[in-house]
Amino acid sequence: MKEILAAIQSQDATSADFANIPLPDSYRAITVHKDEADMFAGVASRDKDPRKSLHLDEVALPELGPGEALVAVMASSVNYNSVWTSIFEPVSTFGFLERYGRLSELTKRHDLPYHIIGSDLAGVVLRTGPGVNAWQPGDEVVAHCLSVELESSDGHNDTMLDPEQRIWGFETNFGGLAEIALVKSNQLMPKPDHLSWEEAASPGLVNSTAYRQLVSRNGAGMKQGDNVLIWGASGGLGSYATQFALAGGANPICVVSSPEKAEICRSMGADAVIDRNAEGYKFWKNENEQDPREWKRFGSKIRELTGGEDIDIVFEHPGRETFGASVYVTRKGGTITTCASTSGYMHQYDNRYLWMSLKRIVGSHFANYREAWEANRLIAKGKIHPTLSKVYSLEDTGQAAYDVHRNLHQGKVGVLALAPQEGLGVRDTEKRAQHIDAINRFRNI
Ligand SMILES: C/C=C/C(=O)SCCNC(=O)CCNC(=O)[C@H](O)C(C)(C)COP(=O)(O)OP(=O)(O)OC[C@H]1O[C@@H](n2cnc3c(N)ncnc32)[C@H](O)[C@@H]1OP(=O)(O)O
Ligand SMILES: NC(=O)C1=CN([C@@H]2O[C@H](COP(=O)(O)OP(=O)(O)OC[C@H]3O[C@@H](n4cnc5c(N)ncnc54)[C@H](OP(=O)(O)O)[C@@H]3O)[C@@H](O)[C@H]2O)C=CC1
Repeated sequence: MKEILAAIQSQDATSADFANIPLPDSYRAITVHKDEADMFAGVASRDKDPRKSLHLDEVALPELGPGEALVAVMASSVNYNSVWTSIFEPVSTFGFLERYGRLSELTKRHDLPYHIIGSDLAGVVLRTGPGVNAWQPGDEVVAHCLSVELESSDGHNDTMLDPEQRIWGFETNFGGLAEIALVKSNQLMPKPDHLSWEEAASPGLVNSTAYRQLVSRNGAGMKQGDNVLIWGASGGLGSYATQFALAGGANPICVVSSPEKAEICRSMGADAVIDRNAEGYKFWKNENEQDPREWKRFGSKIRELTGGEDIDIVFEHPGRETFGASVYVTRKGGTITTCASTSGYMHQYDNRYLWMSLKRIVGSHFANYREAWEANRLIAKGKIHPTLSKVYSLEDTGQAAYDVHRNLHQGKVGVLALAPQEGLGVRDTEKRAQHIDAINRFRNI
């Protein structure tokens, strides 16, 4: 591993040099263990502690198959899907690995008693499998997390519709929170050259998801002037949705839960910000019943901020807690686009407000190959920026996931894998200098 790191840091190692470095038999990786899947039985979701379930293990290097690549991971990031894996909710991810393992001889490799998690990476290609021509050992890359087989025509127009669509490092093994990762080569994209390893590793999953959900015609198809209600606007998804709204000439109405988070949204350029804590909204009267008067109070606040206009697009992900309010505050003909249900997946809303006002609910999930590529291109061009706030070592991934689970973080939380320190990997210092304030906006707050 030392030789790999030395070659990456030397910057003059050739593709042939990388191809000649012997690969180790094993490497360090963040895992959950199959025999611990019931460890939190009876514990409330909030109290399930990722620090107890996430392990740093020495794991065997997987065999490299056709169309695949082994990547030396310099940095990764924590996504909420790793929080779900670590608390074994809503289902244990070992069920996904078992199902994938039944697909073919090659996918059997994924069905192991441990799950190497993580759905983002920035690093360097070490080896490519048969049939890979576009990428070479030594290429500096990021990887998106869409894994598809593409054997069915269902996914040929939109790769997210492939019946064997999986999220790498969540529904497959050998993820990015590790020193080495196994990906399909078509997950690879060029690393934005003005960013450090940990900055480049942080947008991938959430940036691509926000792009499809908000901008793409497969999602809400946002246009100039749209009023976009963004829940968790300084969080992982929300910090990118806010940037897309601003860059696309829309009008973000940012919802956050503290004055510090409100300030971050303002510093990104958003004028309309709602602190849901300060306003004290209680959309639910009790466990079964919502309070439409609170939806109305929320809608009145939005009208106050927009000069009387209602919401064209709601960027939804909190789910049960907010969904009724989201449907209510959407204008006639507007769209509620949802990609998650952090607070609970059994939603309740008043359907009269949906059908009588011709609103639409659009389900969205990650991004297809092309959308992921376009989202990464916007990062590379310095039009959208990483929202990295804090960086942990691989050893401290449990704490990093705990922070995200308990909503103690801002933007994105990074993890160093092979990178010995922060700030390495920047290749275009001039472009970086142009965007340095935006790149650092979320740091250390
Ligand atoms: C990029 C980052 C993303 C995120 O962070 S997203 C947040 C994290 N992700 C999650 O929380 C999602 C976790 N996943 C799940 O909870 C489950 O994964 C799903 C609920 C999504 C799916 O449940 P399941 O049981 O795995 O799949 P089924 O499709 O319901 O299949 C079960 C059986 O039911 C059959 N079935 C499916 N649809 C129908 C139908 N319409 N009519 C009759 N049967 C149906 C199937 O075939 C199969 O059957 P057979 O067990 O025999 O194979
Ligand atoms: N389907 C897909 O492709 C994807 C789905 N996801 C899912 O989306 C969800 C959010 O992910 P991500 O943005 O990375 O997570 P983060 O935790 O980084 O951000 C979510 C933000 O939502 C806000 N929030 C949390 N709970 C509530 C609530 N009950 N009511 C209102 N606001 C709330 C918080 O902001 P504040 O406290 O400031 O209001 C929080 O910062 C997760 O469930 C994740 O699994 C994520 C990426 C892709």
